[in-house]
Amino acid sequence: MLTIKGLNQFYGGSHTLWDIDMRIETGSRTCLMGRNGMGKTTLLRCVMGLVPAATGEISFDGGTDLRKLSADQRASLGIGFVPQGREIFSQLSVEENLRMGLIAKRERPADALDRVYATFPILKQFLRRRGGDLSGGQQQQLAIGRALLLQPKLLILDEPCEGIQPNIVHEIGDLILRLNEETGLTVLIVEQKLPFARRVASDFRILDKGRHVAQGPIGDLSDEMVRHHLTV
Ligand SMILES: Nc1ncnc2c1ncn2[C@@H]1O[C@H](COP(=O)(O)OP(=O)(O)OP(=O)(O)O)[C@@H](O)[C@H]1O
Repeated sequence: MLTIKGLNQFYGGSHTLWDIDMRIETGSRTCLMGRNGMGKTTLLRCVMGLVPAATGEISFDGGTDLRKLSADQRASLGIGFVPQGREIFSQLSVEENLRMGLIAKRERPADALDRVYATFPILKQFLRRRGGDLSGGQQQQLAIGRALLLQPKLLILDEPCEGIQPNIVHEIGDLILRLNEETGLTVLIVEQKLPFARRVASDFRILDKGRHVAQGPIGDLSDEMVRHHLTV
């Protein structure tokens, strides 16, 4: 689904990602792991075209070279992105926030919106409420709903469980499992919580100091890897 080869990224003179080679398999639920500051968000932002990569290739869904495309074109191609911190518009209503996700969509908005309301009934209930007045969990559902509007083939989520109550974290996990099972959606998720990763992910990838150091099926994530690369 997604193949990254030889990717390097710099913030000014600071070399952040080093020679990243990584494949995300179609239909997988892959958890990108690593301690704080290891480059997980930066890698996702390179994939989305939100920060430039200095070198390397990023190919999507049978070979389209993403690096030639703008961030909007990457989204239209079938990559949904739920950024860290959710980035919803706090002054806009739930409905307006969702409609922002529909710009450039050819399908009738009502159809796309109805699908999202079926997945997240709470959003339909709170259509007129301002985004900023929603709870953290509701905002996260809004951010995921907005990303799902374009019916992506790949959904990328950056720490969706940060600052959210445990019952909603569980619901988000259930949602990822359900979407993956029912629609075959490929999911790439940055998540630091090990129990969540073990429950929801099928595969893991680990970044350590900007390098891709370990990968495999989630069942192969050993205590030694956790101790070496993940525990603080
Ligand atoms: N806009 C930026 N300008 C300069 N340096 C940055 C910028 N964003 C991130 N960095 C630095 O790049 C490195 C990787 O950060 P990144 O946010 O990608 O890591 P992360 O693994 O996602 O961490 P976290 O779990 O804390 O979000 C860190 O050293 C960080 O301080």
